[in-house]
Amino acid sequence: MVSKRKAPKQESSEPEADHDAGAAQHPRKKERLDLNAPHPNAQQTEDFGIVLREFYPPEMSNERCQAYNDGTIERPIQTLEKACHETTDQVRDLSAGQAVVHWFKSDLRLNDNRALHMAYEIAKENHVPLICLYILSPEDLTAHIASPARVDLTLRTLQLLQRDLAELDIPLYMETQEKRKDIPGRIVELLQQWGANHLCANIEYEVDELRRDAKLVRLCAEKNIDFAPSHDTCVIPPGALSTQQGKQYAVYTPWYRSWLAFLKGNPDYLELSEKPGRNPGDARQKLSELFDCQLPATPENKKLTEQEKKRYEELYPAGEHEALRRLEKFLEKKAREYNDKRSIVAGEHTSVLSPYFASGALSARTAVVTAKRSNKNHLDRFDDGYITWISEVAWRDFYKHVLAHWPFICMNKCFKPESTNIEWEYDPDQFQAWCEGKTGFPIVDAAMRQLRHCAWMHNRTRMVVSSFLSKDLLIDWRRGEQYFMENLIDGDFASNHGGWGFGSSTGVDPQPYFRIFNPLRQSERFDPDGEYIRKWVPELRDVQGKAIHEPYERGAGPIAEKNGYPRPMVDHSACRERALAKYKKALQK
Ligand SMILES: Cc1cc2nc3c(=O)[nH]c(=O)nc-3n(C[C@H](O)[C@H](O)[C@H](O)COP(=O)(O)OP(=O)(O)OC[C@H]3O[C@@H](n4cnc5c(N)ncnc54)[C@H](O)[C@@H]3O)c2cc1C
Repeated sequence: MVSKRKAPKQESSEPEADHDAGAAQHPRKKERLDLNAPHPNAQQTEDFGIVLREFYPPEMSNERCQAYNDGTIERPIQTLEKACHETTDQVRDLSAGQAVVHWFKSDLRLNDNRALHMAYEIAKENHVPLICLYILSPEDLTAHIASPARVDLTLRTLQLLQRDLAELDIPLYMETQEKRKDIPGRIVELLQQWGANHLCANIEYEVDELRRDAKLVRLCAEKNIDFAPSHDTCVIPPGALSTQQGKQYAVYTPWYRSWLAFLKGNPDYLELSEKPGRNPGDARQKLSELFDCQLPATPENKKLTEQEKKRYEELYPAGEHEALRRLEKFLEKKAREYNDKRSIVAGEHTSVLSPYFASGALSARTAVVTAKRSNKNHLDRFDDGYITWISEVAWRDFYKHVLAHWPFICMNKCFKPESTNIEWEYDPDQFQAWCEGKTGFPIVDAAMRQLRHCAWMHNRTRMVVSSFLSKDLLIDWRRGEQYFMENLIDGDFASNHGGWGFGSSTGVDPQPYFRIFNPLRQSERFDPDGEYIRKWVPELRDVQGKAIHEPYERGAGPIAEKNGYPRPMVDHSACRERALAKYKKALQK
């Protein structure tokens, strides 16, 4: 639950002026002109489709990012904490009411779900039924560029969740709210309709979501409804770990050491919440109409073709049963070798659990606890494979901590705002070639085609293609970040931004800008036999041996040409020099 004692001291400073529906129309205060002036390149980012002006204001200035760092502007997580703190005493003489409600967001599971567990406990204690709620907002999905594959997985997961809940006589009520700004009001309306005085939900750390929940906390308090959002998605909640100077870590390794130490001292953070039990006997009768609820329709702009739908159903069967099955299988069969093989891109040496973390079918706690158990109960020693895997799951926590502390990264800025001064190229043809996997760099093309086919890509190649776009092509990395969200089934804002920040050297703990991935070396190292390339680039299937890594240079040009495989679109060495010069110029200003 959000601590009611941690409210920030500073005053709110137009929290909505950055990144919220309709914020673009907000009147600007005169004395804040500096902070509110858009970034000088704002028009370019808008023209290149990076800033979605239908939903958000122009790209903010670097000074405004600095104001977040200085604490002059309230962070959205503080806005939520403040709302909780200031409404603590407002909710009085609370009776149990006729039901308790759990609002599902991206936590679509029964097992180890903190808020769901709390809702069930309150309901049980008061002998009233638990009602579960899900609201789909097409506007939210558009604004957050959720991929059709991810929306499809969410809907398939909801269907199974509804079935599992019904077995416990718990209804899952689902509806569509076109406009996301209507969600808090609609939830309160439903709570009143159902006579519920308690609402439980887990926190999502993205900016719009934190501000929405802060509004809901206040709205609930006005109606004498208790709503205390819970921390659930991270093993350790954002804000709980800080450096000796009391600051947020921006480097992973010391953060991870502190993460491990915290868990050693606070083992309760690894306690799994039980899934809810059965609703009281008369719940089915009393709430009969809620049990017949239809799955929300897929929004028009998120529909898959029949072929894609079938493919994703086969690749990623939905729901928590599948997630737990995959987890067990991975830990039993592959985790031991994870350390040695995780970067090999051919075959499947990683867990491919990211779609399940993203939809909330699997909790990070469950993953860590189960891996720890497989590792004979150690978090930090015994078998390298398990330890490395746990440390990868921890990256997910790390990036969410970063997001909560530096919320402007959710607003098309990067951790190092000065990097937005780099003179990026905005070349639509080159960008298109990258998207289609027609760059002439086999490893890049294989990866981009894997993404198109599977809505997923191996971590190593995510690094390769993000580096290629931002450094070889010098295309604004935010367009690539967006393209990933538009296409990944595991699209997760914090991890995606973190990964792009790493590849483009603009984020926390990035690779230094002068370390530029050489696609050829990456290909030779992580796909030594070219198996991955042959799988995803059929034009090169007949190319023998090492020529697969650069067919035109190694004597396989005729085959490549005959099959229509393009020549390399750029010269890597020249691009490298150009990137070094441009990065240096921008970062030394
Ligand atoms: C440019 C770029 C974009 C990315 N975008 C996303 C994204 O949108 N969603 C997403 O979940 N991951 C993203 N990642 C991180 C990582 O690539 C995927 O989590 C991983 O490939 C998923 O495969 P897996 O489940 O088999 O991972 P495993 O290797 O089995 O790891 C287990 C879990 O640990 C977490 N994890 C592993 N590596 C990372 C990492 N580098 N950062 C954060 N979490 C990690 C994931 O939850 C993953 O499922 C991105 C990485 C890069 C470089």
